[in-house]
Amino acid sequence: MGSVKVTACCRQLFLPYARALALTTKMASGNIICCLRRNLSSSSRLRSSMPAWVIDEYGNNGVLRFTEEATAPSVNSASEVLIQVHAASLNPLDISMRGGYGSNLLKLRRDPVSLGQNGSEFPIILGRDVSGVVVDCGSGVTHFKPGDEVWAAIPPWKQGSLAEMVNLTEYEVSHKPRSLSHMEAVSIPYVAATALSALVNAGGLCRNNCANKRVLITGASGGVGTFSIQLLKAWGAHVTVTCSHNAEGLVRGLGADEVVDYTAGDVAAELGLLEKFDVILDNVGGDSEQWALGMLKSWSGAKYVTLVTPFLLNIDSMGLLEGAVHSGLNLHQKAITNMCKGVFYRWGFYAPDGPALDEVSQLVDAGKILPVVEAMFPFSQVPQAFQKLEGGHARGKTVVTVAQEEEGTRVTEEEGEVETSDTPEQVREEVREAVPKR
Ligand SMILES: NC(=O)C1=CN([C@@H]2O[C@H](COP(=O)(O)OP(=O)(O)OC[C@H]3O[C@@H](n4cnc5c(N)ncnc54)[C@H](OP(=O)(O)O)[C@@H]3O)[C@@H](O)[C@H]2O)C=CC1
Repeated sequence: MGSVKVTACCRQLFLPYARALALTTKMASGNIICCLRRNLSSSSRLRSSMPAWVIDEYGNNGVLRFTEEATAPSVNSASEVLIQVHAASLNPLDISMRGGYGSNLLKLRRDPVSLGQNGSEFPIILGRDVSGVVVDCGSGVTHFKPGDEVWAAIPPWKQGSLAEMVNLTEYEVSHKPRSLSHMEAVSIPYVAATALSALVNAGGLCRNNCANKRVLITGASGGVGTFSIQLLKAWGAHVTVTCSHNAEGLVRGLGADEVVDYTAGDVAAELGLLEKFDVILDNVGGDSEQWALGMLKSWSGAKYVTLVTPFLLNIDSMGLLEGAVHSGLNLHQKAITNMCKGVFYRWGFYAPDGPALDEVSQLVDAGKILPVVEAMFPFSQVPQAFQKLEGGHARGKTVVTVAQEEEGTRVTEEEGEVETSDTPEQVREEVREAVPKR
């Protein structure tokens, strides 16, 4: 599938979301800074500073600060790959990390070289997804070379992609799907790494054992959900999802077999009418944990995997040791209780995995997984992108253009307006059509 086809297909599939795109990209126009549109020359590669959005303390959107003087990363070990960021995307984790979530544990895992004089983790660069181009490699790097187009999910203890450059190890990086632009590709790595970790490592699923499996995904209209539906359908599973009524078209378009609108009534009662499930991926947590476990097939190895865990919150509030012990006991107790009922209870976590992204890249290029981009922002409007994400009700991903213009996609600096290879009038017509008629 060529990139034009993907773009056209996405536009058709996600036309209803063009309205959100139009609204968000009009926000707070042209107020600050420049957009990064420059080719990286060998001299800039050696610069010690770079443009980036940083935080110097934890808090709300007000702590986001643009600087031209962020410390530029460089290759410091044999396995490292230096990437020029073309596009970044945001995840709920970015909102949480901006507020200090996970800081106790993440600080311990940060590279000591990146810590400040008094051991401070600031300034921190957020952004967990990158799509870009390799500009330098360590002597031991075998799979990548300067000029390669790559994508990656960035571990939360590393400096993120809301910057001109990012430094990762070879094992965290993968070649970007050829059929996608950077803006499209960047919507996938972090949610893919999370979904793969949850479904494969915790859920026991893989491409060879899904044919007769029934899987339930809660919160299916967001980043992790929209990716998971497509992955599971590519692997041959039967997929049931929960989402709001206005996301039904999206999730069905991605392949969901059965859709339950959680806003329409008693979601547990509705799901209880269906055949039981082999695996549940819970993207919602809270109440859903109470009823979801009862939806699993008993004594058949069925697994409930939740992505909403108290692990980092416990460490934040209780400290490292007590928080870890408390979390371990909590998980153990739930696992034992549910094992007695014949089902497995698991916590799912994001895990960095470049090779796993290689498989995703193949599925994307085979046309089996589409990027789901709800909103695009220029680099000058990172705070607005955070604002959009914080508003909730995600329908796929919010992405940020960091560097060069994309073929067929252009973000104008002055108005924060997104254009595509269509004429502006064609784009406006699509948006007009997508706005519900009163
Ligand atoms: N443990 C880990 O390592 C990771 C954990 N996560 C967590 O997983 C969760 C999902 O992540 P992500 O997909 O990126 O989040 P998003 O914000 O992209 O999506 C959440 C989706 O859930 C929908 N939703 C909200 N409430 C309900 C409900 N009661 N029933 C069904 N759908 C609902 C929202 O739409 P609407 O409100 O309109 O219905 C939205 O579409 C988040 O809590 C995130 O923090 C994510 C990645 C890694």
